[in-house]
Amino acid sequence: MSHQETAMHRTRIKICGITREEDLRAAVALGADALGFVFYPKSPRNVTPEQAALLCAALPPYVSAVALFVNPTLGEVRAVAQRMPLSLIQFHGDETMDACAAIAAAVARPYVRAFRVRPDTTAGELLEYERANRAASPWFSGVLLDTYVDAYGGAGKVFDWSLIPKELAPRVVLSGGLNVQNATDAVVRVRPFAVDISSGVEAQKGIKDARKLAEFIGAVRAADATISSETSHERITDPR
Ligand SMILES: O=C(O)c1ccccc1N[C@@H]1O[C@H](COP(=O)(O)O)[C@@H](O)[C@H]1O
Repeated sequence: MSHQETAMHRTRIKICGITREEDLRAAVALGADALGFVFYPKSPRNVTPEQAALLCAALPPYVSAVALFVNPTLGEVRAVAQRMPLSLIQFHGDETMDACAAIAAAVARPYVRAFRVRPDTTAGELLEYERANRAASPWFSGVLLDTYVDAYGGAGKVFDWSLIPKELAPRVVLSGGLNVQNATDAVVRVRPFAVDISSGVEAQKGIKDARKLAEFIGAVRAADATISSETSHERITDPR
C-alpha cells in the first residue's frame, strides 16, 4: 500500500467549560476541534451569553463553538444563539426528545444529546436512543455518552465503556471522567467519533491547565496513531 492510501484516524476533540480567553487560545493552538461553553448557572463553568460572545471573538474559522444547556427554555437557547457564533447545541439535562427537536428547529442549529450511562444501561437501550433521536429531527447530530451522577455533568466520573455497542461507537461522543491518564486507552478501546472533556484538563474548576490540555490532546493523537497503524496493517494483510 502506498503512503497516500493510508487513512489517518482522527478522533475529534471538544474541550468543554471554557471561561477564559487564554484557555480558548491554548485549546485552539493545540488543535481542538470544538470548544464548549456552559450555560448552566449551577455549574462552576457557567458563562453568560455576553461572556461567551466575547470569548468567541478569539475563535478562528473551522473551530466549532458548542453551547451546553441543562433543561433550558427556548428563550434561553435563543438568547445564546443570537449573541454568539453557535455551531452546535449540547443538551445535557432531562430534556425530552421532542423538546430538543423543537428548540433546535426554532434556532436552526444542530444538536447532540447527552445520555447519562448507568451501570445497568444496555446496548439495546443506547442503540434505540440514537435511532429514535435521529428519526425525531434532522437537526440531531449525535449522542454524547456521559456517566450518570446525581449532578448533571462535568463530574469527572468514568462509566463502563464495554456497555457501548461496537456499531454505535464510531458515531458517539465519549465523555465522562476522561483525563490524561485514560485518554489513550479510552480512544483505542472505544474508537468514538469524538471525545469531550472538562474537569480532566482543569487546574481548578472553570480554569484549564495548559499542560493537561497538551497532554490530553497528545494522548488522543497517540491513540489515533495506534488505530491508524492497526488499520493499515489490516489492509496490508487482508487487501480486500
Ligand atoms: O461542565 C460542566 O460544568 C457541566 C455541567 C452540567 C452538565 C454537563 C457539564 N459538562 C459536561 O459533562 C461531561 C463530562 O465532563 P467531565 O470531563 O467528566 O468533567 C462533558 O460532556 C462536559 O461537556
